[in-house]
Amino acid sequence: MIVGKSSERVVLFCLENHPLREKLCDQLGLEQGRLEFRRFPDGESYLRIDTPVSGARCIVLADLSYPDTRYLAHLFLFETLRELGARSVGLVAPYLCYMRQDRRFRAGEAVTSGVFAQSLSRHIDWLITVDPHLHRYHSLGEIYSVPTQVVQGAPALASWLRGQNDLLLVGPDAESEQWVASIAEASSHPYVIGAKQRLGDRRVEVALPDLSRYRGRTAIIIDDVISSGRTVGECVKALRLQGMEAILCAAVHGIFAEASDQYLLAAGLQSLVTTNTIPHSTNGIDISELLAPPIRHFLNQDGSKSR
Ligand SMILES: O=P(O)(O)OC[C@H]1O[C@H](OP(=O)(O)OP(=O)(O)O)[C@H](O)[C@@H]1O
Repeated sequence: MIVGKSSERVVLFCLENHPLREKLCDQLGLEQGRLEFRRFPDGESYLRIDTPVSGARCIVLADLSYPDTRYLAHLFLFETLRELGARSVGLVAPYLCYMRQDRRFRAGEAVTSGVFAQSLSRHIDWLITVDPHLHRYHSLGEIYSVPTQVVQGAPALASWLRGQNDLLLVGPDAESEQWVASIAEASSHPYVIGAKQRLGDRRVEVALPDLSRYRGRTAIIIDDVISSGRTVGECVKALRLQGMEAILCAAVHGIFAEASDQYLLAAGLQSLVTTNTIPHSTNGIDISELLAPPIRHFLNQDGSKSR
């Protein structure tokens, strides 16, 4: 075993198949936990843990996209591991949900990011995630009360882009500039940043600067998350208006709500690649090697918090 003391078992559990499960177990020498998970006809969860966990450190690898259908089942998993004697329960949530409603934009709104973080913090010992949507928060520590580590997806995107020729990186909005710039620098491609206005859940407007000097290049839109696909879709429209013909997109988290990947391909996007934070057919960039060091960090800390 690569992590922890040799006598300690470290067991990784996953409620559903996840492309990172085997990779993380192989890279870190973790034991794969067995469990039975299904839904009763009324949608309630049935869960049975089939691997002894008494005294073991447990890691849960969770896909938390569409959280309203998945979160409760994960709470049952965290608490059952604990009841069965797990020494600690850490969470690897490559995509961290409920990060976008980070303030009360209109009087009376629920600040769901804070409520969700408080709830999750009560059930886990530590949290690792990839590029959480930190816009108005500066760090996860503002809302999470357990130790957290954030992995940047940018190096994985940059190495995927390195070696490709005549690209122009396109960030949809000012918030994307910091990391689009770092990917551009690491992969030696030029970049531009658009100005985005969000008008509703499925309504955004994106304006791009003059691109005439980049004509002939392949534009690649870079974003942290694709949900309704409207942000990327509006970028595609703005690029086409300026005569850009080859248009691709690379994103860290592909949620693709309401089959928006199909909408984007129909809108003129030629290809779409995402990292494997959320299982999807577009997963073409593996981030397991970026997740392994922070997992090792928590396991080597010998830091099971007694709750
Ligand atoms: O696929 P979509 O439905 O368009 O959603 C994805 C977009 O939404 C997010 O930003 P958002 O507009 O929420 O900006 P924010 O940082 O102000 O929350 C995110 O950074 C993407 O650009």
